[in-house]
Amino acid sequence: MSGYITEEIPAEELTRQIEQARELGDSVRRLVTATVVTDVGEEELAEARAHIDAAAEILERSRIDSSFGLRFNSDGRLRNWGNAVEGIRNPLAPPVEFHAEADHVWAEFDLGPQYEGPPGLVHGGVIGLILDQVLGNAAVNAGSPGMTGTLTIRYRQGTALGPIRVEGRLDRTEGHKSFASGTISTADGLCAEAEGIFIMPRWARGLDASRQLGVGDA
Ligand SMILES: CCCCC/C=C\C/C=C\C/C=C\C/C=C\CCCC(=O)SCCNC(=O)CCNC(=O)[C@H](O)C(C)(C)COP(=O)(O)OP(=O)(O)OC[C@H]1O[C@@H](n2cnc3c(N)ncnc32)[C@H](O)[C@@H]1OP(=O)(O)O
Repeated sequence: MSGYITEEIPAEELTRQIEQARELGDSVRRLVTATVVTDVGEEELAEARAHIDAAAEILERSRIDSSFGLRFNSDGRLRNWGNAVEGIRNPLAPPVEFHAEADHVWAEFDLGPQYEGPPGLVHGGVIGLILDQVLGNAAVNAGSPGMTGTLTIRYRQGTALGPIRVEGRLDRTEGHKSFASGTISTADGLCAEAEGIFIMPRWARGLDASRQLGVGDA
């Protein structure tokens, strides 16, 4: 399967690259938020656009031919910088930094105005995006990773934009299937809960995926 790439980068260089990737992602995330909420006039909008287009031209001078993929270093560090939830270099990602405990994974982070659905509330699809990742990571953390086969979400109340907490755990496994569940909550309490079935695809069976995937890597 393409997109799973083993790539040797010396530890020190990798640390530097991680820092740069995060800085670039953070700058563009700031820009994305500013783009949604800016209230400047026409002239400033034109000025900003010229700078943004100039920056895009610099970045486009050299690019990889595909998406970023999942890159493994021989020191065990994993890079998923393009991931829509965790990718530090992906400005669409908050990015969520997951913490792995013995029996669950969790994260706390902010969702800004770019994730709005109903006014003031997080878009339901974004809730699904995040729950998919947290449940999938719970399965990875428990050593039973898989592709999402089924994801069921109950939206209990609107999720206010701002700080949220997500949690996920693996409940059980059955053959190639991992059953996981999780929640999203805010200061208002439980907002959404999900159950998911994650399936080790045929092409990956026999590979030691659990040793190659990690929760909380760069
Ligand atoms: C270096 C190697 C690494 C390998 C890693 C491999 C996988 C891990 C991948 C990612 C994990 C990483 C991070 C996790 C974090 C986030 C999670 C987000 C993940 C995603 O964002 S992922 C994108 C959305 N996702 C898809 O794009 C899936 C498209 N789809 C398929 O790729 C296939 O459709 C697949 C693989 C689902 C099944 O295909 P298949 O051929 O492998 O499975 P098969 O037919 O053998 O069924 C085996 C048993 O699962 C049952 N079953 C089948 N399909 C089911 C379903 N949909 N729901 C419930 N149960 C189902 C059967 O009924 C049977 O059950 P039983 O054993 O009891 O008979």
